[in-house]
Amino acid sequence: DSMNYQQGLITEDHCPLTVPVRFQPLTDTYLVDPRPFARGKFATVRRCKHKETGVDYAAKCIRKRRRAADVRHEIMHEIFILKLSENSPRIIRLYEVYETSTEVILVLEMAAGGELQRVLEDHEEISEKEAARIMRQILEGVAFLHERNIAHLDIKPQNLLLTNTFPTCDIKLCDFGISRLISKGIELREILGTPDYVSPEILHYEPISLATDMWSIGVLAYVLLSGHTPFGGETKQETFWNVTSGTLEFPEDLFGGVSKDAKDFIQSLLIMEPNERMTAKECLHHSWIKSFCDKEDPQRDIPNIRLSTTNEFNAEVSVVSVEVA
Ligand SMILES: Cc1cnc(Nc2ccc(CC#N)cc2)nc1Nc1cc(C2CC2)[nH]n1
Repeated sequence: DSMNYQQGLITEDHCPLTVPVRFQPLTDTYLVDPRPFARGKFATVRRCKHKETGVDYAAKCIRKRRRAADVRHEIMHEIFILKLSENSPRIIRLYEVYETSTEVILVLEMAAGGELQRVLEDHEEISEKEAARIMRQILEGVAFLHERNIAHLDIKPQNLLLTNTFPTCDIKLCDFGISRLISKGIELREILGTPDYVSPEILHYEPISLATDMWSIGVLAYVLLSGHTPFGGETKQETFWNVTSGTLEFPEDLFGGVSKDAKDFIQSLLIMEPNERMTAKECLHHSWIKSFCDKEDPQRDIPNIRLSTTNEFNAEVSVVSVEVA
């Protein structure tokens, strides 16, 4: 197990298994939709409804064997990360775990609004206020993980789920399949992640750190505000070339109407040297995040309510009793 720990995987030794694994069929407790609504390389995700409560969940069915290798310890790692993150409202909740001879099934919180990726495809770009609100929620989730030395390593719009229809929704981070525990001095070097969002140190085969996530967040902010990826190329190889070239541009046709604050936020993250990038905590104090989000302060946001004197206020308020059927 120490080997796994070296690779940044959490094992039973480091996180007592407080998630009971059930061996009875999932269908005893849930009505499972036969058609998956999302597929990954090694997992399918099916909607399932609890027979007693009627609540919908997302059942992530992960195959235990990949190319004849037993990857159960990697699946247990994802379970431990989800368990460690159960107190963050910004991270998808894990409720139950089932196991069959071929699969481990994670019963996860259902985020009915689907992937942020869909919103970007449907809306092109979104307003700076919405982008900052989304970014703040993502940063709260990432700060929660980074406080625990957990790097997600696959932050991208496909792994950011909306709780209901955009824009009146909250956002949650999911998929800890390639996340790693970053422990001091352990140099993790693996090719991970998705081309457009992968950081230069990954491509230069240098140590992976929490700052690797901050690069992806910089790419995400660029995409939210322009509808385009900063390093996208015709081929995977070209994208990698652009990422390591260190050239970041804000084309006038894409960023003409974008605030200087927003561009500064992005430029403080898309820095080649990992240690020079803002941390998640620093991002939450950046003026671009603060400027939009302070205005959400209820006292300041509703100018048209006159602050009346008490008796005048009471005169205006009449209690309406509602018969609840
Ligand atoms: C409506 C919906 C539509 N599309 C996806 N896609 C998707 C994206 C990434 C991953 C990768 C993972 N994990 C799985 C599915 N998830 C949805 N709701 C979920 C999905 C979930 C849990 C995460 C599965 N809860 N609610």
